[in-house]
Amino acid sequence: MKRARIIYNPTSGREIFKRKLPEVLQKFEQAGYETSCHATTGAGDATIAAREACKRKYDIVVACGGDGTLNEVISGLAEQEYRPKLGLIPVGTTNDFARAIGVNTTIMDAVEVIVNGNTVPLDIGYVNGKYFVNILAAGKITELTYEVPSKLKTVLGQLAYYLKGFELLPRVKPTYVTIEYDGKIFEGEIMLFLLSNTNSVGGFEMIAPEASINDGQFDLLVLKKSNIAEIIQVCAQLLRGKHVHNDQVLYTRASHLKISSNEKLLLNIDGEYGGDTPCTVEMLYHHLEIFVP
Ligand SMILES: Nc1ncnc2c1ncn2[C@@H]1O[C@H](COP(=O)(O)OP(=O)(O)OP(=O)(O)O)[C@@H](O)[C@H]1O
Repeated sequence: MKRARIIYNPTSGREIFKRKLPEVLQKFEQAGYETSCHATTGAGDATIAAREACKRKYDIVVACGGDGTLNEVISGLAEQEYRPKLGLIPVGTTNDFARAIGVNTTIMDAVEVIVNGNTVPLDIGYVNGKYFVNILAAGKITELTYEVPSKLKTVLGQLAYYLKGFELLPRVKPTYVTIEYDGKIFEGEIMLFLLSNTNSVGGFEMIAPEASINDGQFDLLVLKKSNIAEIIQVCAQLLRGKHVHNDQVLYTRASHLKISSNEKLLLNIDGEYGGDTPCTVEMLYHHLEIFVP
């Protein structure tokens, strides 16, 4: 019998998963999976649980939570020689990655995708000893996301990020960076850089319109030094993917990068703080296998 391990964060999003758990288990059992669960207890626990699931040779590991939980799970899988297939049940606040692969659905629809059994390869990023599946970003604008308190996120969801962003925008200052990417170089003052493995970032689906989870490349987006009016113009263009033609924006693709800055920038790895610049980024091509519709 096939075996599935569900790793879920009981505090994710609006805390709705626990009530659905019996139904989820039943669905997996009906599909022929002997299924067990692990409820995470705090930061890093999903990584330990995923590593353990590799050692215990589960056929599939299901990450159930937001982008933070997914990141912890892939971090646990990534370094193991035997890596179970990865399923995703999105119950977080933003669920960017789930949206990118088309499983930003109800819990039961996400389970349906997994039991249907269709998988594709998944590239992941490796930066300064950490893994990412969706984005690596830095720049004073991205640092705003750390200021959204968890309580506010639970009550307001995604809206909390935007409200906080607008409140803090006038404080954002540019930073001088050097970005080496696949033998080329960019130097200059920037508001943010963003390396994306998917086309879904912060709830926007057109930020990196050409990104794909298994093409062996990240989409690199740099917002050069800009005033508030220019930032607002780029944001407006973001909704339609038109920002990639804006002179304030560098948009290209790369798989190996080195980024340094004249002052320390906080790295945002899949939506959470993950160390500081400088950083070296590598692409791990087709490293995992993920269930998709
Ligand atoms: N039992 C727990 N109590 C508190 N925090 C936890 C617990 N288990 C895991 N965590 C932490 O919560 C972090 C965020 O969780 P997660 O990403 O699942 O949900 P979210 O914050 O609601 O969604 P999103 O990341 O999409 O905004 C995880 O990275 C993890 O470190």
